[in-house]
Amino acid sequence: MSGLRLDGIRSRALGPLDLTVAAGELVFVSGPSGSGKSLLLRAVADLDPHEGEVWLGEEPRSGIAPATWRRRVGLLPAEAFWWAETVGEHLPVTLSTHADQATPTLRPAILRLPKPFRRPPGRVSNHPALPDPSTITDWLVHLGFAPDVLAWSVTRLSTGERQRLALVRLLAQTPEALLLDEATANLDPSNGARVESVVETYRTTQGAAVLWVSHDPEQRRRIGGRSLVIRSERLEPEA
Ligand SMILES: Nc1ncnc2c1ncn2[C@@H]1O[C@H](COP(=O)(O)OP(=O)(O)OP(=O)(O)O)[C@@H](O)[C@H]1O
Repeated sequence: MSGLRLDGIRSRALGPLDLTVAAGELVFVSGPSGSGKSLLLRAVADLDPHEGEVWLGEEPRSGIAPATWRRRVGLLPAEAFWWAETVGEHLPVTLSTHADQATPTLRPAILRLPKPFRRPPGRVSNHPALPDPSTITDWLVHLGFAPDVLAWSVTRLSTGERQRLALVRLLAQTPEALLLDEATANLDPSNGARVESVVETYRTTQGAAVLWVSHDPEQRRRIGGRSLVIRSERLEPEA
């Protein structure tokens, strides 16, 4: 995996900012409402106009196609967008029902790679292999979902369900770095803890660099890692 390095990032009302997040490192970002936390993540994800460069390991973002960059540097926005009708259409697994089983099951889930998940033949990349579908299954179960969640219409999802499923959808793309915008904002403590443990497992097993916007001082203390705050358009260590 690769670290993330921000070099002179200047966005609307923000910066210039320099920051290095090593591979496998977690850095929290906090700051008052409107201080620019989401702008920072969106600039790193290359979703907003800005100046400066971001490096993933030795690769500058300017040398990587935007869609590829956003797959490798995954943003979990505060409100994720869903484009297909069912949850399952957003994930590279399918629900399988066996004749001898009364209820549908996620095991064994069959890999059904939609276009964004396919790797072009012969492409040279150090992007890690797709996760085993059972990993996606494990994430879903760990985050409190029953096997039939893949058949759910996205219109029925509660805010917290959307947030948890958006995390699974993001991790299914095996990003090398994670940008998390208030990943547990809409969750009760128990589900918040589940999200924390999935993110921490992913970070430590995959060696992913994680930049996590969190308003929750308890969460920042509980998980640990470096903690920065945006003050006067700059990043400073949290006191
Ligand atoms: N497209 C835009 N046009 C104009 N101003 C914008 C735009 N996007 C963000 N801003 C402004 O930039 C500032 C920072 O916004 P940002 O969303 O990054 O805040 P934040 O720190 O994430 O706040 P919160 O904690 O409330 O989510 C805000 O004053 C916001 O109104």
